[in-house]
Amino acid sequence: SPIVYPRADDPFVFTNSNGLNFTQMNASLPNVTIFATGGTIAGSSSSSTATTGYTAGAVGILTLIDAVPEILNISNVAGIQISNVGSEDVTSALLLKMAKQINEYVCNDPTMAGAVVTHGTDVLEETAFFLDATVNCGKPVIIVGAMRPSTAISADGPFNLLEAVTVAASPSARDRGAMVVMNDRIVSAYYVTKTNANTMDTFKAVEMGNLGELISNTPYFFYPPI
Ligand SMILES: NC(=O)C[C@H](N)C(=O)O
Repeated sequence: SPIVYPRADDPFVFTNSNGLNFTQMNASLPNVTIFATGGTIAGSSSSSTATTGYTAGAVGILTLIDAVPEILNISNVAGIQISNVGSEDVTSALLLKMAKQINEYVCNDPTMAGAVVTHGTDVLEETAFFLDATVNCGKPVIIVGAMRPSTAISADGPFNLLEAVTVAASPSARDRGAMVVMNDRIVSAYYVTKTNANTMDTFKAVEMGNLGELISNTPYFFYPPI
């Protein structure tokens, strides 16, 4: 069964048939599950200007979700904490766990629209490629990270997470395989690569281009699904 972190002060309002807890269940919104693995998006530093030397994977899934209440206007979200590590510590066992749980809790659940995986960026493209190959349904699987830790000024994680959930909940994102959503760009997991170790504008499909982009948190795809 999934590891679902309970919150002591604010009880979940809905538990689905797989045991996933939701902080809201608005029947007119789609449902998305966020699988948190760690990385800089969950990173923490004692300095608000530090974008290196911080601790990756320090903040839990509920803190990430709580930082972006706008998510709940887009989707009902459940959170599963797969791990909380820097992506250099993502193992084959963790990859298999992600793929199995996405197949079980998202693909096999007709009430679930899509999946978001929060991940460190160093091996994000490898995990995205793996999930593209091993998740067996047309529902969007969105891999997202951040280049600045959650404690930094202008941390990119919260907006990236909002955009990732928005794409995961979007019918126009179906049947496109896994995708990386960061910095307003929607990039195919098959072609994406990290092009810069430090800047926020780093995930690109250099030869193939982006599948789409987000403007004011609305996804626009350049091409129909193949
Ligand atoms: N930006 C990041 O997430 C880098 C971090 N070292 C990681 O891959 O977990």
